[in-house]
Amino acid sequence: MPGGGITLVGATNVDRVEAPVTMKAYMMCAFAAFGGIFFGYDSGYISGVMGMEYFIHMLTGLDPPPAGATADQKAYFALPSWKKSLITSILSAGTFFGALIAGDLADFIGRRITIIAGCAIFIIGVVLQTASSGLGLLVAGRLIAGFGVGFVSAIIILYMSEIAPKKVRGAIVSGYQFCITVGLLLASCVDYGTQNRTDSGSYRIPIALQMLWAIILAFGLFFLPDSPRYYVKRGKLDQAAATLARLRGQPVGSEFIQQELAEIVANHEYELQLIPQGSYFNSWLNCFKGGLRKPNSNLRRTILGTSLQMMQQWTGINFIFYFGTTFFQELGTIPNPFLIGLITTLVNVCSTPISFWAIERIGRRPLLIWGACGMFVCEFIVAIIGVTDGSNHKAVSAMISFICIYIFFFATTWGPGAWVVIGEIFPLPIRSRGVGLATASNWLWNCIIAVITPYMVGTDKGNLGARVFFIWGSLCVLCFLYAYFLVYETKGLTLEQVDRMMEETTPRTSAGWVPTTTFAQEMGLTDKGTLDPAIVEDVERKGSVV
Ligand SMILES: OC[C@H]1O[C@](O)(CO)[C@@H](O)[C@@H]1O
Repeated sequence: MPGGGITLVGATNVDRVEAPVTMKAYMMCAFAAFGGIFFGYDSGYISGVMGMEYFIHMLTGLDPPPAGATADQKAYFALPSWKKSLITSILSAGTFFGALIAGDLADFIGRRITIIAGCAIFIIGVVLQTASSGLGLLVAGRLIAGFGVGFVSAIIILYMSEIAPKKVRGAIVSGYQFCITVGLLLASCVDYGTQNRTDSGSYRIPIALQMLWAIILAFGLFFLPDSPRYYVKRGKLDQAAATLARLRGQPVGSEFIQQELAEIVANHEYELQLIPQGSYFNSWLNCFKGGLRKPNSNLRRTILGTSLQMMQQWTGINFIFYFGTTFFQELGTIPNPFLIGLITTLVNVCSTPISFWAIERIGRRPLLIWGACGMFVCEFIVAIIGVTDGSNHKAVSAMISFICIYIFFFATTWGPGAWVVIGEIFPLPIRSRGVGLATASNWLWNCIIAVITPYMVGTDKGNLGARVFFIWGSLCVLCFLYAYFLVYETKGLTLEQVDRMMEETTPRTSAGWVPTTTFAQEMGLTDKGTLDPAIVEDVERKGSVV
């Protein structure tokens, strides 16, 4: 019988009642979002460090220009492009591979322990970077730290999507994006605070501080349960029941817990029937099976997840966060380009929480569709102003205003939306790898954009200047079409119902979909039942409930 050892259950009831979300349960699910700080801080601090005098001197042997130096002398005192590119992109290389293998580990040792392992690897990388006084150790440290960030960034999405109650899952996963934005802000503030130091503390302090985020996350996770879906995958139903009970703040024998668990088990069994796991290699191949014609095939979902994350980067957001300051410096009319950098980062932080509400009330699909529209309109306006009147002070102020509105649209829609959707669209047998692949795609495109945009935009290179916003705007038009034609509405459904919904609808009809039957019913299971009383008793005896 499906679920070995469990007597199934009202999985089954399409209208089963969800456990009420207690504050404690909410906090437990939301805590992991803290890991987003790694992502943001790591992406953010390095550009400031690469402009610091002590750091440039250390890696080039050049002496800082004297007071009153000419513009040429100042420009000469900088890291060569290849070093900048290597230092920046090596982290993404590590994160890319980290995210790819993290999924496997998460199925094997659990979601929680994989994140804790990611924190430990990250700390090793940070220690090496902090101790470095040359390029070799610094690059090695960033590669290792990146590997750890890859683990953390992929598995946190998986973990949060799997433990959160369906009603608040979107809001909780959006909390991860919020923490990314806070990380970016913290990085700017710390860089700002240490930039004028004339000793190695200027770069060592921002680098070493990151250990704090890893320690807090790893420490907190020690006290949290793993994902019940992980235990179901491993066939450990007693532990699945116990963790679900803790997460929902309900007794293990309650109907809430029994029914929710039964739904997870039934769905897992159903998915395994479709595509059995087989050997290790075969189980990886499962992510690409099912062909392109079947709307909910694993291949289609893998393409959807990876391309959604690619599109999130194609919106051009990191052009603003990585190169915004230099872009405004080159326009020449802004007295304090660093301040503009700070303003854009603040708009990002302050706008993202709106998505906590919007993603549950308005839904994922409309948010992505309208967010893309808002972004392309703003980007075309910025491009037009920049091309026609880019040297006029008022025009530049208008450009900055539209860039801030663009960031508002990103932060409330595509920023969190892409993470929420990738956590929801994969069936359990391939979920960890699917989320890992999608996260790796985000990092890959993050890296590609970081490497190529300076060549496209710079005055000595492609010289696109403000015209680059025509490119970002056009890519946002693609994002709009993509969301309209390919993204399903997953709001308010359990992860198991998402599976069913993708089988029965198309993206455009998905919003009105209501579950009428469940996998468990189809598998001939009754719609009323209970957990094996022996399991309930055992779990209660161990005292691991609530
Ligand atoms: O908030 C902006 C940040 O969000 C991300 O797109 C990740 O979701 C990062 O690549 C970017 O720096």
